[in-house]
Amino acid sequence: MERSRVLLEAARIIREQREEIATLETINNGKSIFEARVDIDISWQCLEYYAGLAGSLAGEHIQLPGGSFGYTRREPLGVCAGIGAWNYPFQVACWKAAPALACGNAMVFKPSPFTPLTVVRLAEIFTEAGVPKGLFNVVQGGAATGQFLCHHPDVAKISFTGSVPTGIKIMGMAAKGIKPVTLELGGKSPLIIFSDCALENAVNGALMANFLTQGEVCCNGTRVFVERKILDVFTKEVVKRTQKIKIGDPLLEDTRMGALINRPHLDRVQGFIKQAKEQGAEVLCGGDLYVPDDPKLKNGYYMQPCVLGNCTDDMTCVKEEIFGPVMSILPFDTEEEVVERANNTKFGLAGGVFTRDIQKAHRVVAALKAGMCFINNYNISPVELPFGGYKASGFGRENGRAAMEYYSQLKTVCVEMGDVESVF
Ligand SMILES: NC(=O)C1=CN([C@@H]2O[C@H](COP(=O)(O)OP(=O)(O)OC[C@H]3O[C@@H](n4cnc5c(N)ncnc54)[C@H](O)[C@@H]3O)[C@@H](O)[C@H]2O)C=CC1
Ligand SMILES: C[N+](C)(C)CCCC(=O)O
Repeated sequence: MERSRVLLEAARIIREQREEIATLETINNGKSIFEARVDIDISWQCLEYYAGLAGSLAGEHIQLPGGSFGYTRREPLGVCAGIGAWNYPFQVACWKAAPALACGNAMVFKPSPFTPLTVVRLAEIFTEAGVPKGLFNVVQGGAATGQFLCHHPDVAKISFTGSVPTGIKIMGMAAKGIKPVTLELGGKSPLIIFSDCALENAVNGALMANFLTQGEVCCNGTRVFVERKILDVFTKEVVKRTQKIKIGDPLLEDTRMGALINRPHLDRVQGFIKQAKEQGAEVLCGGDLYVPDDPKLKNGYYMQPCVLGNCTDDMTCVKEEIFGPVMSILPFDTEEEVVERANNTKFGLAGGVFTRDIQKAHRVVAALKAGMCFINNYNISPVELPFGGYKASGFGRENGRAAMEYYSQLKTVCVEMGDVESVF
């Protein structure tokens, strides 16, 4: 309950400073202030949720013959290292810190060097809220600092959010020290739109699935499978809505898409679009750089959100994670076919389905090989629900009760109430 009170106080301070932290996050990452506010709300909700769970940590009591019994204790792991990506800097830190601290661990968190700012604010807030000195620490740096943390003998667990290639390295380093890892890696998630969907919701869902945070979202539903019967009407509507997305200064109230993280990443995303065209995809809208009128923004890393038509499953834009505002539309004819194609990927982070047929909805998500599935919505993040991947998208879960498992270990105590019956 003491941990709970401290986490609740930290959540209260975050709520109180919402506007200031959201502004800092916008400067940190380039996402719109409108979205940054949502991120900050999800962050304090996460702290409140684990504050609620902190007091519920408990083991089991198990009866054994002759009055003997056993019990289990849920104990902390020790010092946990958190390594974050740059797309949701404050939120990722909260998703890791809240369950770690609720379970009684310490945490050393390393943000991405591209977004060093807001997690420092989080550390200050924790201190202000009463987290003991040294319990939550931030170290800045890149790959070398991350490696140092992973190899450090005093680090008991590593929770990593980032790319698959780095995830492989993290797991290798953890293996050397037999340390448990949580890996939240990339994705190329399917979003399946059946012709019996509520069209406006499906269009909104496709935009939510592709264009939050300039498309730099791991669980994005970037392979949008559309039943052929509604392909034209759906595509027309999606393109119309995509063209209306207000791009520009992320600190302006009405902006809905800010700047990508940096120049090399922008170039990489542009490279995917160029390659898509060469492979026969059709740019239905966007894809070009965007130069705002405001002269002070003319060197910003802006681009127009892009919808690709005429896509096939073998194209690079359909197979690889782009991590930018690029949606690929793929027609399909039958449920069986679309499930097979949806699962035909090395990733397994998320998936979504839009249909009014409830049996079909549940049948399809049951068949999807992905950790986080949505029915008739996409990319919302209630902290009560566990989040994490299948296959190359990683393992372990963040959020929900499940995360408590990943920040604690179970001790079993066996208690003898009789005499020792020795075999010797
Ligand atoms: N599943 C999920 O929850 C999420 C996954 N991602 C994935 O992250 C990627 C984009 O993020 P990036 O920051 O570019 O990923 P990244 O893998 O390059 O870096 C992630 C973090 O790892 C650190 N790092 C890099 N090399 C390291 C090493 N050898 N040892 C230890 N630490 C190291 C970086 O400094 C950074 O803090 C995308 O692939 C995306 O899908 C991003 C956000 C959420
Ligand atoms: C908040 N949400 C669901 C849009 C994305 C969370 C996962 C990530 O860090 O990319």
